[in-house]
Amino acid sequence: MGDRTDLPKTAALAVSRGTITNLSSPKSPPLILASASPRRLALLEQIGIAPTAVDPADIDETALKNELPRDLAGRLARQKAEAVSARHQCAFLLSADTVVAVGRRALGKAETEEDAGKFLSLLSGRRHQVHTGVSLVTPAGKLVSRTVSTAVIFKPLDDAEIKAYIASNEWRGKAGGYAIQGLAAALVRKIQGSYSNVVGLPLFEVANMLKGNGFPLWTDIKR
Ligand SMILES: Cc1cn([C@H]2C[C@H](O)[C@@H](COP(=O)(O)OP(=O)(O)OP(=O)(O)O)O2)c(=O)[nH]c1=O
Repeated sequence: MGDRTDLPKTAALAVSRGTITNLSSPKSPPLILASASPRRLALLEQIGIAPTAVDPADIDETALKNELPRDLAGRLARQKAEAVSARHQCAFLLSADTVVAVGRRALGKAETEEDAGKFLSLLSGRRHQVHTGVSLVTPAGKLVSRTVSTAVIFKPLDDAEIKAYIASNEWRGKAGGYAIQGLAAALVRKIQGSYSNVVGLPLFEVANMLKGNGFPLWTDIKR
């Protein structure tokens, strides 16, 4: 947290207070964001949605034996939704989980310089997948989930590039040890699929899930 891959100051302040006003429309129903990720809050803000409250889930994110990375992202998003929805009634609730995968291997979040170095060496010059599971609970208690995958191709990285990126600290707490929304954009040769999905929330799909379940978007405001 606290690096320049985080979000605008207004939203960051809002998270620390725990409760923010819904800016999407005066008539919008309550929406809880079950995530501690400032990036997710900023992404929702980008499409005109400011959650009524931010209430992160605290769950064990360990993969099950033989669980594929894509399945892991879906399961964790669902578990986050289930854990937090028990505390909120009559509201929409959104949760997500982002997993970076090289083949069948999920890389997890980089917490140390050693993690970051290992992950970047693995990603160097290859194509990997970023899976984000998203779950939505409606005010009636219905749970809707989907998982979106984006392919990301890194340029081959030399030792100096890896060292310089580690010094930036932007990898801290990020799945796979990088943040595409920051300096790492200069290392990404190509992506196939949703960009926002890599940052932490596939906006097109999230908008469709919300709209399809009765949450009004900016496109629904009568002019
Ligand atoms: C690959 C990538 C990940 N990330 C971030 C998004 C997520 O915050 C994080 C993946 O961890 P998650 O477990 O998905 O999310 P989180 O722990 O930050 O928040 P919460 O569980 O409360 O929802 O990595 C980026 O910001 N940029 C990137 O390019």
